[in-house]
Amino acid sequence: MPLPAKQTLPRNWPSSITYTPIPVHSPNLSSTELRTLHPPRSTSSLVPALKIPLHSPSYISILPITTPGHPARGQHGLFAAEDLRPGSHIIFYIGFVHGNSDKENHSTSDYDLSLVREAVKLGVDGEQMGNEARFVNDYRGALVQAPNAEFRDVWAEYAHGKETRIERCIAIFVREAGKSGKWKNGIRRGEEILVSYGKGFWGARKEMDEA
Ligand SMILES: C[S@@+](CC[C@H](N)C(=O)[O-])C[C@H]1O[C@@H](n2cnc3c(N)ncnc32)[C@H](O)[C@@H]1O
Repeated sequence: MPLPAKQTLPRNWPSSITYTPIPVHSPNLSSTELRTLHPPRSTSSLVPALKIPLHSPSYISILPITTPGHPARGQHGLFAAEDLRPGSHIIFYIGFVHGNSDKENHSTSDYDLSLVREAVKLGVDGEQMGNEARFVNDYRGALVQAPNAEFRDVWAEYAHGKETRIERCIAIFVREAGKSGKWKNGIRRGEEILVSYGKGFWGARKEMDEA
């Protein structure tokens, strides 16, 4: 998928990875998998979908992790370049959308998220292609007590050539303020955006390390 005209790569984007602002579908997705990805035609106009922008958001940055003791030191992370309000949408997790016939190719990727976890299973892998979201780190061991952001399942709308697609997507949101208001400050400019990958990710990682 070529970059739209005027699209410039985000700062610190690695030259070996393809930047794409919108999802790239595997050519091997079956018709059932494609149906699962999109809302039924009859209801698609009723689905409240968030628009995927074609430009890079200016309120986040990809930065090298230099903090001593940070477990991802030497790698990169995603940081707030402005204050981000509690509960606000940060970015979609964009990548290569794949299904059952491609799953072996993505089983060892550290950038692969589960997009649909029903009878039909789909994943979105940011290892080889994606946007800034592929740089979000997990909060564990990152010198904080808890994540300040979270993954959510959403409907997303974007232009693909002449068609408008509405499909399932994963997006990163700032954590809600909470009843006690503990997270009322949202994410401050300069802070790293940290999610929880979930115990499943780290469990699988441990098994691989021990194998
Ligand atoms: C989705 S990538 C995140 C971006 C990655 N730091 C980079 O620069 O490409 C996931 C990888 O980041 C690293 N990582 C993220 N959070 C971590 C954490 N809390 N502890 C250790 N490694 C982490 C691990 O190597 C993991 O496989």
